[in-house]
Amino acid sequence: MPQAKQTKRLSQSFKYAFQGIAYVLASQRNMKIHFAAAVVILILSFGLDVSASQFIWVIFSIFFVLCMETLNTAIERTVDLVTTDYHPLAKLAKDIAAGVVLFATLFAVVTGLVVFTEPLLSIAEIQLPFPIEHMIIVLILCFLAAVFLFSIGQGRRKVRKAGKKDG
Ligand SMILES: Nc1ncnc2c1ncn2[C@@H]1O[C@H](COP(=O)(O)OP(=O)(O)OP(=O)(O)O)[C@@H](O)[C@H]1O
Repeated sequence: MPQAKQTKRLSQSFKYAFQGIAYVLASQRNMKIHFAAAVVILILSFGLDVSASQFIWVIFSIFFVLCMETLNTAIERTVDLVTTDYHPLAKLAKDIAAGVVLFATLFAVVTGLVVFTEPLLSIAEIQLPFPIEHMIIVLILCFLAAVFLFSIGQGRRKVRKAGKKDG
């Protein structure tokens, strides 16, 4: 393939990717929040004593959340292509896609806590009476427990509904 044609194809695919990202940013409130949070976190990283490896994790979590939100929107639009009417499977697909973003966001929050808590507290001359890792373990356990209890609640609701239908 001629070089000029190859370069044009490459620039076209960048253009389409930018169009996709611009659509997500323009249409999704959550993406705007993720963008704003990313800017604040990057500025914060500038002013605080953050090591190179910690910084890589911060960058990773920023892009992880942005990727998942973009993927979530692609799934939402694909579901809309299949049906815009109410359908339990459409609901399930969109809810699960939203769950992916929630997982990614939790990861980013945990990363932020690990990296920024100590430098921020040391500026304020505050010392935690417990290691930050303990707080994070409790936070993740609470999240897992909440998901577990919610899924039990959902299961019970389904059984009750099925019982009503049968009786
Ligand atoms: N076609 C559908 N059938 C059943 N439930 C749906 C459908 N579309 C959306 N929902 C429910 O509404 C929730 C919110 O959907 P949401 O508004 O985020 O999707 P959307 O309207 O397609 O996306 P956007 O935020 O871009 O407007 C979904 O998680 C799902 O529970």
